[in-house]
Amino acid sequence: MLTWRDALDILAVATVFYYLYVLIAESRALNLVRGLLVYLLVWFVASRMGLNSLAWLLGNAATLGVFALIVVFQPELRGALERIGRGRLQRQPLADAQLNELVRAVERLSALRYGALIAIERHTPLGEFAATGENLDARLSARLLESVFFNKTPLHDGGAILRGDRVLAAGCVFPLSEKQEKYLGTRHKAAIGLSEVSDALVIVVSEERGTLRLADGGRLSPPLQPVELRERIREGLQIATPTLAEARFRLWRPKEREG
Ligand SMILES: Nc1ncnc2c1ncn2[C@@H]1O[C@H](COP(=O)(O)OP(=O)(O)OP(=O)(O)O)[C@@H](O)[C@H]1O
Repeated sequence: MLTWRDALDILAVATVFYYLYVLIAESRALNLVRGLLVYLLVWFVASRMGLNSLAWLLGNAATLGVFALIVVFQPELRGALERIGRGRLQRQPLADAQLNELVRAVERLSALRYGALIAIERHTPLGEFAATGENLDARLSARLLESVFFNKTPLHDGGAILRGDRVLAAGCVFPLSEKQEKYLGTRHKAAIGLSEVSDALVIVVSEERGTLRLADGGRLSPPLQPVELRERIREGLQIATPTLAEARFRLWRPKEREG
């Protein structure tokens, strides 16, 4: 018979699993867990089919692997444990109106020759990179992004991270790509670098040339016009194209949107 102790036990185990999920989902470790599940599946199938050598190899590698993982992911484990108790951040997907705000901001930054680096999170959580900067968690707006990258503010150095319709953090350090691209400095290398280790779309505004480029999957686009940039992001995030009526409505009321 189910006693109150059993119920408490089940609840406690469920809570532990929930926080374990939060801990994993907030970092890049999610991809690793998927890989581990495939590993365990192959191991299980190999043992069941009597493939003794393969099962022996995988079994022994797993013992070593557990220790290696703890060492390699030690900073992430620490960061994730610190986040326990704060709960998950609420996020709404980036809608067309916010995409316009984003493009308007980078257009102005490029005209003013202010360098900028903006990562748009997709499936790979960017929490660990956000932790290297200043936590903002503010509603995305053109003026906020322009303020962040205005070159007299302490936050303009480094990259900003967008999660859904919010600016999660600014002043973040992104990993630098090892690629030897001619004429590209560290801002562009950081954009490529982050897109190599995650599926984020990373916008770079060049301070020197005022160009707009987008890094995706480890590749940097050629300089783009704001309209092209908007379309690429819209495709990348699968944002529905506004209907003609919606687009006209926006064109008629630009002042109101700025407020
Ligand atoms: N690892 C990094 N993560 C985030 N931002 C970085 C990183 N490295 C450099 N940056 C940003 O790039 C700036 C330096 O840009 P730098 O001029 O070297 O690059 P660039 O690619 O030539 O860009 P630009 O065309 O804007 O001059 C730094 O001040 C900083 O804001």
